[in-house]
Amino acid sequence: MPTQSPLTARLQSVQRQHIEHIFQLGEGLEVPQLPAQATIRRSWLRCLNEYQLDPTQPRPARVVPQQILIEHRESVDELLHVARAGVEQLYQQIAQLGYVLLLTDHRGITVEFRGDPNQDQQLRKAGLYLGADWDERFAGTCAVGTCLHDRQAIICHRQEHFDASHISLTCTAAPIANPQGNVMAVLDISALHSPTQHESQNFSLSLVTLYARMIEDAYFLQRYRNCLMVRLDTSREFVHVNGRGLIAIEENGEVIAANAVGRELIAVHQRRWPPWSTNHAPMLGELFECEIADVLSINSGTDDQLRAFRARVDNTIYFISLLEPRRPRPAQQATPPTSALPEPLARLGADDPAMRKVQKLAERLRNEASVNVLISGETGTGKEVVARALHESGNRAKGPFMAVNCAAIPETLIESELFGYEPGAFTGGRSKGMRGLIPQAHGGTLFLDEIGDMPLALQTRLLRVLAEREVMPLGANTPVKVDIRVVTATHRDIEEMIQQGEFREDLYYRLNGAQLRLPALRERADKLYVIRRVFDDIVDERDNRVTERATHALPRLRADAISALLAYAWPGNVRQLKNALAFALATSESDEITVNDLPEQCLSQRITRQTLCLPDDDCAEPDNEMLELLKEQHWNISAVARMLGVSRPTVYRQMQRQGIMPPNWRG
Ligand SMILES: Nc1ncnc2c1ncn2[C@@H]1O[C@H](COP(=O)(O)OP(=O)(O)OP(=O)(O)O)[C@@H](O)[C@H]1O
Repeated sequence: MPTQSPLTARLQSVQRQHIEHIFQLGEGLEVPQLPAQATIRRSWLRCLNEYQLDPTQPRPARVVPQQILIEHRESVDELLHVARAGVEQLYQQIAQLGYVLLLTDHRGITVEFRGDPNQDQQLRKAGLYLGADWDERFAGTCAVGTCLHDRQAIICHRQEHFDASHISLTCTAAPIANPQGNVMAVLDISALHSPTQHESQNFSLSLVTLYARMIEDAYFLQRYRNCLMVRLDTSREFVHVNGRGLIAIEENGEVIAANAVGRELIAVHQRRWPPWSTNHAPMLGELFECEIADVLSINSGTDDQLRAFRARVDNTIYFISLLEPRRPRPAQQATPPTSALPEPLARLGADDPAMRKVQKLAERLRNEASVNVLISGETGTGKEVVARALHESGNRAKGPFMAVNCAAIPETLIESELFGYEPGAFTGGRSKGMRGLIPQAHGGTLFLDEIGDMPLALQTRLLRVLAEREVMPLGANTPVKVDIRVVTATHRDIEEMIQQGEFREDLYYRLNGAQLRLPALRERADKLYVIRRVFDDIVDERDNRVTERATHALPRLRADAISALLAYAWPGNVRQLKNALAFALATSESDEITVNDLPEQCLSQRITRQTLCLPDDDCAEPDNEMLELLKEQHWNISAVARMLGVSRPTVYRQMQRQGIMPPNWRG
């Protein structure tokens, strides 16, 4: 007979006692070990009597299938979109303490989840997972389910859970109500293990309640963004930063809606003055001793943009600030906010600090052709796009923009491609010779992409071109004068390459007259703008290809799709995003792109670069995956690059590193 470990034996004995306590409560017996919280006791009785759950039959966690999960997510897509920043911030605070975060819809299905990927198995088993069902009717007494039932924040600590398989968990949840006061979601933080004392979770309760309120208010602000709104607090200092009451009003002062604090204030008034019925929409002037004109002039008529008014019901002084309605944006949704930048630069981003820095510096450099610009950033972040914008916004815009990808040209050809050659300069060359790419850039911009891949010998020649502003084609006797602006790009650490003797230090300093560092897409604060921009670009490109434009309804990205796109980490940056959107547009059966149209990888949980090895990364294990993919795609490098969401040169580089040769290679 297999022997039990002492730990399993101990757990089973605790579970047996727990089940006994539930029956004791059911029979009306009072034993000291029963939970003190009345909410928990009531829930246990509901589980026994109403839901007929059998405490002797612990149930494994239920995770709903992907399709059902998508439907649940869709039903709360606006909330998911608004809640994202709050979820992220809260998780940052609790992750180190071993907690995970769940956001469920009003049916208890987990629609958003953050947890340590290293604990994936354990978390899934415990039901702390995306798609897990925490409805009290199924899971028994638990923080989410009981919070949904009682519509109030709750700690469900260890043996307060009904199901014996949950008794090592500690969970704390708070409801998120819609503007009508109905619970639409629950925010929960949970841990697999915790100290035994109930009080250890009091801080969790405060934190989760605070974030639930912030998400609720963010949702309220989003919902009524086109309305006038007053923000109120009893503290003058706090009203602008954290005014707790929010009341949306008409221009005449009629109340349209209010957040929890505002609703409570209105409810108190209604209790005091019974003639007020709930059918009667109160006026702001009935709640406070104020003229609506005084409220409407707060922003123009006061120095600190707030005014104090007395609440009629109890004479409390409230400080009130006024939020003007956000004007609906004109048709061009993707246009960035006011900016004095030239159009090509303004289009690069909307409101991201790192991108703003790039835009401002590019603005200053656009006509300074003598300053060589180096653009750095991960693969697919838009280095070529930025180089082109720099060119198009400057006084060379009418001249050529020659883009050369140093990684894509075979080493033996780089020299002749760049510098050109005279007739008969070498065997295999064209009989008339060839004008090199550098001379072709005369009067315009030469963009050298992947400069880190330039062979050392050619680096010396390039250095000479930069110094003397002339090139010597192969086989020629006289140099050709060139007037070029040089912009280079790299995703490699050139300083590291210098240390390794792979890149000339003097060339680096010459190329790096100014550096534009592009942020990764996952770090950008204007991700939504980039999504819309890229989407619009693809639609425009498609419509330019199709002649009868009028037959197309304008495609639209639905909120659930945007939500998923915002949540994904985009290791391949804007290029990968573009591929995902192009895929969705090409395969969608309607003009509304939903989350179902996106490539499956974008629906997976948020991934981090640490957990994902790009083919470009050194962490890539030498395996057959790349080879298999290449074979599957009949050695079509562009197709493989598209599938991986990386550039073609990246695929070439990776092939080189792994020693993969295409079958038709003749080198
Ligand atoms: N701001 C942007 N707006 C619209 N599309 C963009 C933007 N930035 C990048 N893209 C698109 O993303 C793709 C990748 O951009 P680009 O080639 O400039 O990236 P990169 O950083 O040079 O990539 P690599 O390092 O692989 O050379 C292109 O299809 C480009 O059109």
